[in-house]
Amino acid sequence: MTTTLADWLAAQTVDPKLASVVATMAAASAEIAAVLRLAPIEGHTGLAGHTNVQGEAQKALDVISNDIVLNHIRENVEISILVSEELDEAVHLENQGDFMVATDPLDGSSNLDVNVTVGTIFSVLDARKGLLQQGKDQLAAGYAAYGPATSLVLTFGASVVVFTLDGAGQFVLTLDTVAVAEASGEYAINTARERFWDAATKGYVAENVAGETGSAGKRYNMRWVGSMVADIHRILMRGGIFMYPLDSETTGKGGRLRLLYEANPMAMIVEAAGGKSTTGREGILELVPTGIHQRVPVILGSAEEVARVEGWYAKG
Ligand SMILES: O=P(O)(O)OC[C@H]1O[C@](O)(COP(=O)(O)O)[C@@H](O)[C@@H]1O
Ligand SMILES: [Mg+2]
Ligand SMILES: [Mg+2]
Repeated sequence: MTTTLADWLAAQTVDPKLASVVATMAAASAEIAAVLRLAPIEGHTGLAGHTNVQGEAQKALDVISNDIVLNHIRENVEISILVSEELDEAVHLENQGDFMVATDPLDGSSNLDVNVTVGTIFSVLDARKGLLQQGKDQLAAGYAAYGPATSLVLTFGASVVVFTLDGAGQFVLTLDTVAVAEASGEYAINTARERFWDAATKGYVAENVAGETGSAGKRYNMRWVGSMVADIHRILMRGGIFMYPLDSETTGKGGRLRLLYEANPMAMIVEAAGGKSTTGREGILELVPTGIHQRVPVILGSAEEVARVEGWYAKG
């Protein structure tokens, strides 16, 4: 018997209003998946012609995905605030609802032109507590990965589940307990940035490269998709570690990835699945945000690997 997202949400012991916010983000993701599938035929490719608040060139599909999310959110009276990578300011909706959504509507958009997996990431918070909340206060988090199949990964904090989009546009439960492997021999980092790395990152990666001939004592493999969603999905399915640490080039900005709609939701998901997350020096979910587009260092995945990186940071 198949379990649809609607069936599953109805069976959860969570506030039905919160469940409806998650259902709204799932519906937006299904629509984005449909647009992405036909984008090269419909001509939705290339740049939108403007930059977002972070100075990044927006792709046409970044803007389209953001509009799809905004339209769905406007339809749900439970949501009163939207924070998006693609919007300079938080949007305060006319709705009086108790929930806020923070989203990266299209993650990994530089991969669009080469037909490689991209995604939508979202975090759900209590709107009454303000815009700048710690990740540990998230009420739910999820992402959609638009790959060979469209996967929807969700957590309310206790466990992580995976749905797959079927031909009729419905999400069907395909994995009801995700557990991040405690140990792994796979790591993900952009090694082209090596000359900017700090001593901890250099030390950890050098051990991995040395494999069974070095102090790690086992062989490692490296994978870097360049879409955080795709890299994290691989780690949820078969273990590993994802790193976008602070380096000498990103220090002034605080890091590369954004706290509210990339680091926090992914950290909540990875931790709910038994993994760990850190900046190297503190837990991501403990950080107190200072701005809605704040950037932070991100290290998360299999507990043993994250602990090894923390060990390197503790040395200096
Ligand atoms: O281009 P780099 O430095 O490898 O960075 C890749 C990272 O940047 C991102 O693409 C940032 O996300 P956006 O595409 O939403 O801006 C992540 O998905 C990915 O992990
Ligand atoms: Mg992103
Ligand atoms: Mg994005």
